[in-house]
Amino acid sequence: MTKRKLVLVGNGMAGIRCLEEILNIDPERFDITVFGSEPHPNYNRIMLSSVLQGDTTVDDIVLNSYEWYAENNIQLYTGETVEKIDKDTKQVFTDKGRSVPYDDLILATGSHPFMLPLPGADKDGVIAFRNIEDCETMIDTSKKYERAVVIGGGLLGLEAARGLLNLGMEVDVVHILDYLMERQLDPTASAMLQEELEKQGMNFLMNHHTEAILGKKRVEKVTFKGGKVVKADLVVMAVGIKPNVDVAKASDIETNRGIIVDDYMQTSAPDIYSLGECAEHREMVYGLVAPLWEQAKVLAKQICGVDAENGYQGSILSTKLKVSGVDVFSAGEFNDSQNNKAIRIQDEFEGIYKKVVVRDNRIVGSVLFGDTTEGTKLLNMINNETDISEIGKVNILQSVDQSESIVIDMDDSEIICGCNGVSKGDIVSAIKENGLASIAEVRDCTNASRSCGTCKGLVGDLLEHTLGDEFEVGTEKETVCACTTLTHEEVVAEIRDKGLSHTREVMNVLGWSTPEGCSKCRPAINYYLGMVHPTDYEDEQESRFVNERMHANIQNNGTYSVVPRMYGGVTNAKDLRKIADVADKYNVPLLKVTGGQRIDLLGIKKEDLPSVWADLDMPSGYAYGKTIRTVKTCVGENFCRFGTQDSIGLGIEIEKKFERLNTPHKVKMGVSACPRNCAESGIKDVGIVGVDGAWEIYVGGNGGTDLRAGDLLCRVKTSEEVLEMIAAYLQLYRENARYLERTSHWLERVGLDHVKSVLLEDQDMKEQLVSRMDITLSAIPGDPWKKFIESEKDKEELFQSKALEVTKS
Ligand SMILES: Cc1cc2nc3c(=O)[nH]c(=O)nc-3n(C[C@H](O)[C@H](O)[C@H](O)COP(=O)(O)OP(=O)(O)OC[C@H]3O[C@@H](n4cnc5c(N)ncnc54)[C@H](O)[C@@H]3O)c2cc1C
Ligand SMILES: NC(=O)c1ccc[n+]([C@@H]2O[C@H](COP(=O)([O-])OP(=O)(O)OC[C@H]3O[C@@H](n4cnc5c(N)ncnc54)[C@H](O)[C@@H]3O)[C@@H](O)[C@H]2O)c1
Ligand code: SF4
Ligand code: FES
Repeated sequence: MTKRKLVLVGNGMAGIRCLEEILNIDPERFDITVFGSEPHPNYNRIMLSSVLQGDTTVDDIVLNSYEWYAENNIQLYTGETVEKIDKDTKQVFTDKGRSVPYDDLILATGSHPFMLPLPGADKDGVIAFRNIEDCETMIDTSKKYERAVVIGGGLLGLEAARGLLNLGMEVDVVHILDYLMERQLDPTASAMLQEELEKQGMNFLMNHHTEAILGKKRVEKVTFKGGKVVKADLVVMAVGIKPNVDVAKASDIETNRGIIVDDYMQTSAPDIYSLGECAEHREMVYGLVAPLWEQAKVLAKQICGVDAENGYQGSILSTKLKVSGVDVFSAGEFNDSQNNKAIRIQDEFEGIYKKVVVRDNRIVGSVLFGDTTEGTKLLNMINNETDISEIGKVNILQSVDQSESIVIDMDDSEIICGCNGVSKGDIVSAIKENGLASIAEVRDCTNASRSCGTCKGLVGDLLEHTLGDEFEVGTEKETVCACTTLTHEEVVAEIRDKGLSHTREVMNVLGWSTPEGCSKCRPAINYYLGMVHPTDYEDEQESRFVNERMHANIQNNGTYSVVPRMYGGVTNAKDLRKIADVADKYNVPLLKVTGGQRIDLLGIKKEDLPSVWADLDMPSGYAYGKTIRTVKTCVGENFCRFGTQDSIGLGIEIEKKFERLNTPHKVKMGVSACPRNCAESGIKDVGIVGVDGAWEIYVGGNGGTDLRAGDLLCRVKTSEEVLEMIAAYLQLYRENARYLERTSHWLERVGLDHVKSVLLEDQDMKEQLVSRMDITLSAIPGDPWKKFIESEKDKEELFQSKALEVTKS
C-alpha cells in the first residue's frame, strides 16, 4: 500500500508532538515532511526561560534531535518557511522556491510575539522573547550593557526580567495596569508577587504607558505618557502573542484570531488540520502547552482513522511562574464572582496564600502563592469536576494535600506533567521498564517535572504507588536550588571536607551554574559557613534576607515593625515608658502585644529605624531572624497557685543564653510551670513543662501552618540539665537541618528515635554537641541595633548596601 503524504508546517512543540502520537498509532501510514522557519530541530520553548535564567543550556532543551527525524524517515527542512498552500493541486510552496505535494496537511505555526508599534521600536536592542535567538541576544547584551527595560508584567515579562537580573542587568518592568499577571492572579496574590520580586531586585513601573523608544541606532531611553524617561540598553517586549495565521490567510483557509478548527482539529479546507497556538477552537486560542498535548492526541487519532471519540473539548488553563524562589500557580476561574465562593488561607509570616474557588460543590479555579505543591492535584480536581461536598470546606487544602488516591484513580492517558505532556502511563512504564527509583531519574528519563516542577509531588506518589515498599519517601535528591546539583547535605560536607570559607569560593569550587548564586542558595551557604566555622566566619550581610539585613520586619506598606527584647516576656515600668515615649515621638500607628509576649511597634519609617533603636535603648528582639525568637513563660511559682517551678527564671535564663544564635529557621520556645501549659510549651520548637520536681522537654512543636504538637524528648531534674539538653538539641538541629527547615519538619524527617539515640543514649556525642554550641555562643557578636547606633558608617551602610534582596523570609 502506498503511504499517504503528510506535510507538517511548523517544527514546534505542537506539530512534533502530534507526529509522535501519529508514529505511536501507525508508524507506517505516512511519508512525512516537516518545514520549520527556525534553524533548529524541535526544542522545548518553555525552557527558554530556564536557559536565560542560567539553569540549563540550549543543547539541553532540544526535544527531538536531528537523528530522531532521520530514524523516523522524516524529511526535515529547517530555516524554510511555507508561504502558500494550493488547496486544489494539494501542494505547499516555500520561501526557498520548493514545492511539496500532500495528501494531509497540518498547520502548527504557533504565534508571533506582539510588538508594540511604538516610535523607535525598530532600533537595535528592541526584541521579543520567543526563540533561541532572542535568548542568545539577551545573554550577549548583558555582557556589554547594564540596563534593561521589560515591557509587560505577565508570565513572559517576569520570567525574562528574572533571567536578565541573573545575567547581572538592572531591570525595570513596565506594566500597563496596577497589578501584575492580571490574567492569572487575583489582586492579593499579585501584590504578594510584586513584593517578592521587588525583594529580588526587580523595579516596577506600574500603570505606565510606554510612548516611544529613543536612541541613535541603538535604544538609549524609553519614554512614557506623563513625561517620565528611563535609560535602557535593551528593551524586551512581552506584551502578549498573536496566533500566526500568515500561511492560512494567504491560502484562503478560514481564520478569525486563529485558524478556525472543529473538535477534530479540522480547518475549513479538506485534509488540512491545525493545532497549537495558531489554532482557534470554539473561539479560544491557547498560549500554553497543556492544551497542545490534548489537541495532538485527538488530531493523531483523527488523521490515522482511529475513533477520536468526542474529539477535543477545550482545556482549562493552568500556569505556574518559572521564577526561582517564587512559587505561583493559577488555574481556571481565580477571581471572585457572584456565583462562586472562595476558600482562602493566608499566612503573612511565611508569605503563603492559597485560594480555591468553588461553584456548586466543584472546584472551578485556584490561585496558590508561596506553596504550590497542591497545584497539579487541584488542577486534576478541576478537570475531573470532583465533588467536594464530602470534604470539609475549611480543610479542603489539607484534604487535597493528604489525598493519595488521585494518581491511583487517574487513567493511564491522563497527564501528570502538563509542561512536558507526560502521562501517568508513560511514567509508570518508564519506572517499570528502566527500574527508576527517584523523581530525578523519572525526570531524566521522561522529562516529567523538568520544567516548572509543580508535578513533582504526583511523580513521587506514582513512584510510591508503583514501587511500593521499594520507594523510600525522602530519599529524593533535593538540590539546594537550580544553581547546583548538590543537596544541602552535600554542600555542608564539601564545605567541611574542602575547608571552604566564603560564599563565592563555595560556588566556584562546587561548580555553581550561576556566578552570583540566587536568592535560595546564598542565604543557605552563608548559614552553613557560619555554622561550620563559628569563630572565624564573617557573616555576609548581603546574603541575608531583607528583614535580617534591616534588623526589622518590613510591612505591607513599606514601613517596618520593631520589637525590642523582653527576656521571658517580662517587662518593667522603665522599659514601658521608653516604648510609650518612642510611640509618641514617632507617631507609631500601632502598638501590639505579640504571641511571643513582646511589644511590637508597627509602622516605623525606614529612615527612623536607627533613632528609634537609640531612643528605645533596649536590645533587638530579633523578631525578624532565623534565630532564637522568644522564650514565652507562664507566671509560675511566684504568683500562680498551681505553679511548682520558676518558669520565668528558667525562661529568662534560656533566652539570655541562646539569644542571637543563628539557626536554620526561626526557633520559638516556651516554659510553663505546670501541665496546664499557659506558655503553650506543647506547640513550641522547644517547650519546657514543669512537673513535680522535674522538667519535661518537648521538641518539634509548631503553632504555624503545619500545626504540630511537640514530642516528649526527656524529663530532667534541674534547670542546668534543661539548658544543657537544649544546647545539645539545638546544635544537632543546627548541624543537620537544611536551611529554612523548621525543627518540626526536621524532626519528622530524621525521626524522634534518632534524636533520642544521639542525645539520650550517646553521652559522648551529646557532650561534643554541647561543646560545639558553647564555642558558637562564645563567638556571637553583640546586639545589632547597638552597632548601628554607635557607628555612623554602619548606619550609612544599612541604607546604602546593595544587598541581595531575597524572597521568602
Ligand atoms: C519564553 C517562553 C516561556 C514559556 N513558558 C511556558 C510555560 O512555562 N508553560 C506553558 O504552558 N507555556 C509556556 N510558553 C508557551 C509555549 O512555549 C507555547 O504555548 C508553545 O511553544 C506553543 O507551541 P506551538 O507548536 O503551537 O508553537 P511554537 O512552539 O511557536 O512552534 C511553531 C513553529 O512553527 C514555525 N513556523 C511558523 N510559521 C511557519 C511556516 N509558515 N513555515 C514553517 N515554519 C513555520 C515557527 O517558527 C515555530 O518554530 C512559553 C513561551 C515562551 C516564549
Ligand atoms: N510560565 C508560563 O506558563 C509562561 C511563561 C512565559 C510565557 N508564557 C506564555 O507565553 C505567551 C506570552 O506571554 P506574555 O506574558 O507576553 O503574554 P500575556 O498576554 O500573558 O501577558 C502580557 C502582559 O503584558 C501587559 N501589557 C500589555 N500591553 C502592555 C503595555 N503596552 N505596556 C505594559 N504592559 C502591557 C498585559 O497587561 C499582560 O499582563 C502567553 O501565552 C503566556 O501564557 C507562559
Ligand atoms: S502553666 Fe501552670 S503554673 Fe504556669 S501559669 Fe499556667 S497554671 Fe500556672
Ligand atoms: S507540570 Fe511543570 S514540570 Fe511538570
